[in-house]
Amino acid sequence: MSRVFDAIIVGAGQAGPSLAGRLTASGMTVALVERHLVGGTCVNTGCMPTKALVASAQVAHMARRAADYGVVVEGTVDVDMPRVMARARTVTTNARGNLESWLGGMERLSLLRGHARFEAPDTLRVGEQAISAPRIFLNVGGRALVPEMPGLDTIDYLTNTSILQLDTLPRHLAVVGGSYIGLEFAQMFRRFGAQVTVVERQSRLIAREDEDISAAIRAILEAEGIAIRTDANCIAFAPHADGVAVRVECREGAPEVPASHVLLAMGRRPNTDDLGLEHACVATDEHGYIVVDDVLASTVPGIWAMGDCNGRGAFTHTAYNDYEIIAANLLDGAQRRVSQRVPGYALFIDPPLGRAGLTDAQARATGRPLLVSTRPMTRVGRAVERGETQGFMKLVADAQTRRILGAAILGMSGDEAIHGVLDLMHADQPYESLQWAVPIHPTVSELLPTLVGGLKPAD
Ligand SMILES: Cc1cc2nc3c(=O)[nH]c(=O)nc-3n(C[C@H](O)[C@H](O)[C@H](O)COP(=O)(O)OP(=O)(O)OC[C@H]3O[C@@H](n4cnc5c(N)ncnc54)[C@H](O)[C@@H]3O)c2cc1C
Ligand SMILES: NC(=O)c1ccc[n+]([C@@H]2O[C@H](COP(=O)([O-])OP(=O)(O)OC[C@H]3O[C@@H](n4cnc5c(N)ncnc54)[C@H](O)[C@@H]3O)[C@@H](O)[C@H]2O)c1
Repeated sequence: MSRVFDAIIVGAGQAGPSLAGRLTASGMTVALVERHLVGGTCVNTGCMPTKALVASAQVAHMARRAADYGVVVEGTVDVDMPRVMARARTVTTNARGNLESWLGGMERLSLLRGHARFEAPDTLRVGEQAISAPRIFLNVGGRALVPEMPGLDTIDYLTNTSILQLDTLPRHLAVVGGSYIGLEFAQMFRRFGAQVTVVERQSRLIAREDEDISAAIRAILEAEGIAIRTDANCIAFAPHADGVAVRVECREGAPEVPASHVLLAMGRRPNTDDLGLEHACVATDEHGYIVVDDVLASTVPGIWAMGDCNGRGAFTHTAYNDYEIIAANLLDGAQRRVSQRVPGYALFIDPPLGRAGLTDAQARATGRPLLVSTRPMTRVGRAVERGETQGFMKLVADAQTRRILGAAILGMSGDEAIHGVLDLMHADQPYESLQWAVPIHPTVSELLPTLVGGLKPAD
C-alpha cells in the first residue's frame, strides 16, 4: 500500500520548496522528499557559504590595501580561519533554519526525510514507505564530478563540500579546474594567505568566456600571486612529502606542483544515477541529465525535472526559474518556456564578472552583422573613485535588429550592473532604449548608455 499525494517533489533545493508552496496553496497535498539538508547545494555547500567566504576574503584584501586609501592598519593582516569558516556556516545555518521553519508550517505538506527512488512511473520508495502521485517533480540537483584520474585513489582530495569543513589554512592549495568553482575558491584562499596554484587542462581559464575575458581574469589572479598552469594535460596525483604531488605536464613550468591540499573543481554531475529512473522509463542524456522539453516535462507524462538535474541551467536562478515556469503553466494557465529565458550569470571573483546573453564569439558564430563596444574600467568614474579599476565592459549588438545580443562586465559591481542589460534583453527593446534611461551618478551602470553610444561595426 502506498501513501497517495496530489504531487511528489524529490529534492528540497532551489525549486522544490517554492513549488511545494504554490502547490499546497492551491489545495494539493504534497510530499517533499529530501535525503540530506533542505536548501540543497546553494544554501549548504554552494552559493551561500562561498559568497560568505568571498566577503571575508575581500575584507582581508582591502585591509592589506588600506594604505592605498590613506587608512592606517598597524601590523600584518591576519586571517582567523576558524572564525571565517564559522561565519560562513552561520550564514548557511540561518538560511537553512528559515527554510525549515517555512516548510514546517506549510499546510498540506509532508516533508519526508530519506532517499527517494522510483518503483513505477507514479510511485517512489522512501525508506519503508511507498508514495505515489499523478504529478512528480524532480529537483535532485548535482554533485562534484570526480572523474577517474591516475593516482586519485592514492591521495586525499577536497571538493566544494569537504573544503568547507577546513578550519586550517592550506599551505599550498592546488585547484584542479579553472572555471566558476575553481576560481572563486582559488582567489579566496589566496586572500586568506595560502599559496594557490590553478591547474586547468584547457589553454585558458574559464574557456566558455571570450578570450579577452579569460586573459583579463588571469591577469587579475596572477597579480594577487596565484600561479596558473593552463594546458595541463595528463594530470596525475601521487603522495608527496608536502602532501600531494600534482603532475601537470604543461607547456611551461615544472612538471609537478607540490601541494598540501587538492581541490577538484572539474564540473558537476546530476544526482540521477541512484533515482531508479529506469523503473519509470524517464530518459536521460549521455551525461545523466534528465531529458526535458521547453516546459520542463520529461519523456514520461506526469514527471517534470527542475534545476541542475535537467541540464538546462546550472545556477540557482535557473533552478528557481524552472519552478516559476512549471508553477505558472500548471496553476496560472500561462505558457512560459525555458527558451524565453535570457541567459545571465556572474563569476564571483573580485572584481566580479557579470554576463548576459551570448559571448562575443557566440555572437560572431551566428553570422549576423554585429556592433561591438568596449570600455575599460579605468574610464568608469565610480571605479576610479573606489580605486578598483581592473577589468572592462563589453556590449555586442545585432546591427539589423538593434537588439543587444550579449554583454560582459568584468569589474567592480559588474554582477549588479549587468542587470540593466539583462532587463533590456528580456524586454526585447532596441539598444537605443538604454541611451534614454537616466542612470544614477556615480555608478558603474551609468556607463551603459555611453557603451551603447560607442557601438561600432565588429572587425
Ligand atoms: C561551490 C558552488 C558555488 C556556487 N555558486 C553559485 C552562485 O553564486 N550563483 C548561482 O546561481 N549558482 C551557484 N552555484 C550553483 C547552484 O548551487 C546550483 O545551480 C543550485 O543549487 C541548483 O539547485 P537545484 O535545486 O537544482 O539542486 P540542489 O540545490 O543541488 O538540490 C537538490 C536536492 O536534492 C536532494 N536529493 C538528490 N537526490 C535525492 C533523492 N534521490 N531523494 C531525495 N533527495 C534527493 C539533495 O540532497 C539536494 O538537497 C554554485 C554551486 C557550487 C557547487
Ligand atoms: N558564480 C556562480 O554562479 C557559480 C559558482 C560556482 C559554480 N557554479 C555552477 O557550478 C557549475 C560547475 O562549476 P565548475 O567550475 O566545477 O565546472 P565547469 O564545468 O564550469 O568547469 C570545469 C573546469 O575544469 C576543467 N577540467 C575538467 N577536467 C579537467 C582535468 N582533468 N584537468 C584539469 N582541468 C579540468 C575544465 O576545462 C573547466 O575549465 C558551473 O557550471 C556553474 O553553473 C556557479
